[in-house]
Amino acid sequence: MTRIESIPELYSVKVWHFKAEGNANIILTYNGENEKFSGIVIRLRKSNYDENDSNDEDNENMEIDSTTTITRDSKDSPIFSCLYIDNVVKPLLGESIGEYVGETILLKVQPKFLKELSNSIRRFRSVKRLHKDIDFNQQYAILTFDQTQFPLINSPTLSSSVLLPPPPSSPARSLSSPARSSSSTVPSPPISSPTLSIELKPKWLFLPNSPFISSQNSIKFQTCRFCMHKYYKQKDNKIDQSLITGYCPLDLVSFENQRMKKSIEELFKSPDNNLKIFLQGEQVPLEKNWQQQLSEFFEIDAFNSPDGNQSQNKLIMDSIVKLLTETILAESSLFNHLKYLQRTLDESDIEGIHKLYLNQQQRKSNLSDPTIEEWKFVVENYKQRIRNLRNHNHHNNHNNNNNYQNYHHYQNHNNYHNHNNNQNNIREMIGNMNNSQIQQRIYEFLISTTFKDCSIIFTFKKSSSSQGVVHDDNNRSKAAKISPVLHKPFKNISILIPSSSSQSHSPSLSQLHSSSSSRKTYFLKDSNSKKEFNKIHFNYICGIIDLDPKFIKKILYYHHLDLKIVKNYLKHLNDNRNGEIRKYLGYCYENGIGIIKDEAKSFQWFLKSTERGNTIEQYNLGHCGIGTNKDEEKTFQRFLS
Ligand SMILES: O=P(O)(O)O[C@@H]1[C@@H](OP(=O)(O)O)[C@H](OP(=O)(O)O)[C@H](O)[C@H](OP(=O)(O)O)[C@H]1OP(=O)(O)O
Ligand SMILES: Nc1ncnc2c1ncn2[C@@H]1O[C@H](COP(=O)(O)OP(=O)(O)OP(=O)(O)O)[C@@H](O)[C@H]1O
Repeated sequence: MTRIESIPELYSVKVWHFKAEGNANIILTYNGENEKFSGIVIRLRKSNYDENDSNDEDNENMEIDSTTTITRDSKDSPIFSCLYIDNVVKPLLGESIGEYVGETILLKVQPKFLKELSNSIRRFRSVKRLHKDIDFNQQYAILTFDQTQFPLINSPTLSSSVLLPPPPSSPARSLSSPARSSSSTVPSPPISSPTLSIELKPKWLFLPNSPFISSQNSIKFQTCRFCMHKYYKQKDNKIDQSLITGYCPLDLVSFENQRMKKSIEELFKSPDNNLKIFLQGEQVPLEKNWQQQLSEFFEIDAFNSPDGNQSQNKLIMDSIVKLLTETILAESSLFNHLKYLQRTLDESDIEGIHKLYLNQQQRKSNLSDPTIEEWKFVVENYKQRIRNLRNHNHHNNHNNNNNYQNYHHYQNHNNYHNHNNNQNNIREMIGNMNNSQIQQRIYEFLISTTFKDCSIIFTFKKSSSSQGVVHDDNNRSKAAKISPVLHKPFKNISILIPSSSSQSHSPSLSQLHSSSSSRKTYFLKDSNSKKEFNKIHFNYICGIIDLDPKFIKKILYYHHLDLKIVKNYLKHLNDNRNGEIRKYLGYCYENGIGIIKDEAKSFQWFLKSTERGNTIEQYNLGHCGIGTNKDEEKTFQRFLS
């Protein structure tokens, strides 16, 4: 439950320091002297949102829950965001992943304070974001933990930290102060060791398979939304073709080492808004030689060679890629869960949602953004549908009628999907759905949009030993929950990093040594080169941010954007006259997408596609498209061999 508070100490612009911003919110970090606020950020809603919304209710110091009356106009507000997170997002994430979402307090704010803040941070903001200012009419801002700072062992909950006076000997929750001692056997991070945070906005983690997707847009079955969108962004912003990122979200969640590595490397080459790194909570601009700032973190010394920087940069880059790959593997349940939610909440695709939306308009049905109570109902219906689907799959029962009776608001899943993709069937299917079934689909889609836009922050700190690290068969550190008394449990991970010293001299086995508290030097037994490796142990925490609700008013925009993205991508394929369009045609013939299945023609197109091509295209297709589905890949390989 989120509390609403007035905290006079926080109404001074001097205590706030600009941290970062997105399209809808600005984030400032507490920089004042009161230790009980250290490690806290304030999240301020930007303008363009219901400017006239005003609610003069005096609800200071009250508890809000889902029964609190929220006027319709105030749904796009911090107060509604908090309720949405508590009642929609967390129940869907489940208990263990829900812990990654920060606790919040609503701080009552006045326009004067917000205007002063706006002036004080203006010079730190990126020019491309300046067209939107803080919304001075918002009555609340959100206080939450800074996910780029490492919590101390037994650190208090947000409310007890902010609302209660600090205990007499309580240390600050700051990076330079000693950690609170713990009764746990787990080693705490060394006090002076730096903190590295990596923020990922992975975007869409799945390929759709909705029956509503029309044949002319069937490229969507094959190429992920992100990979098509980047070409549309390029067109819009006139970005040089070479800046188009090779990052593909499907690679990131493939959990195949090489694909993950490639996608992370690509993210670092052109991070756009999908990657940020922070050192000691300060964002590191990913400009030339940014790696140098991380040499201390990875304990990689400078080289005594003419290309010292370059070799060091490469080693640091390799280390960060390794650290991130291992952490994502350790957190595969988080990524798989996000992917599952995105996909199952968006089974209709925006093409279907748009049709359902138009249907509601035709029926003159009152389609409005749900209240919190209505959102809770949507979540329950979704969960029931998934449970039914699982039972259905479990019993392998193909009798649709058995499922039918369990569904409050839908056609059952199979019925929904087995229809041929033609307009008549789709019209009939929609015609058979009642308003609440249709609205359920639309609302689920909106929830999926929240999960497609959220970000994940990993914050790492070196640990003093490998105690508490669990190794699995692959010698990978397993996430281990440390102590139930920790407000924010941290986990452990270790990586082997080629030692910088091994570049300058030939190691011998006798040189095995322990060179610092957090690393040990190893020689890999199976290594031909007898390369020297440092094993560095890290503690890390994981946070999920930006889980705001999305609104009905955006559906037309989403549909419009989707059409533009696909059209632009198909045009791009055509214009480039590379192998990809031919491969795509081969894929269409092979699978009967938009055309009658024809294996001979499919073969011809696949063959033609190998005549010429361009690397980026081949990369995208190989990873995001045909290569994504193992069966399809096999077929494709058969054709080529
Ligand atoms: O629609 P998309 O996929 O472009 O996502 C938008 C994001 O663009 P991106 O593609 O990540 O650069 C966009 O991010 P940027 O402003 O581009 O950094 C926002 O996150 C936007 O959400 P909201 O309007 O702030 O609630 C996002 O809009 P929603 O789709 O989440 O409503
Ligand atoms: N709790 C937090 N701790 C640390 N940094 C944060 C936190 N919340 C947000 N940030 C930083 O501020 C940035 C913007 O925040 P947020 O994603 O909430 O804004 P937004 O406007 O909703 O984003 P978007 O444009 O994706 O919709 C984040 O990308 C992150 O770098």
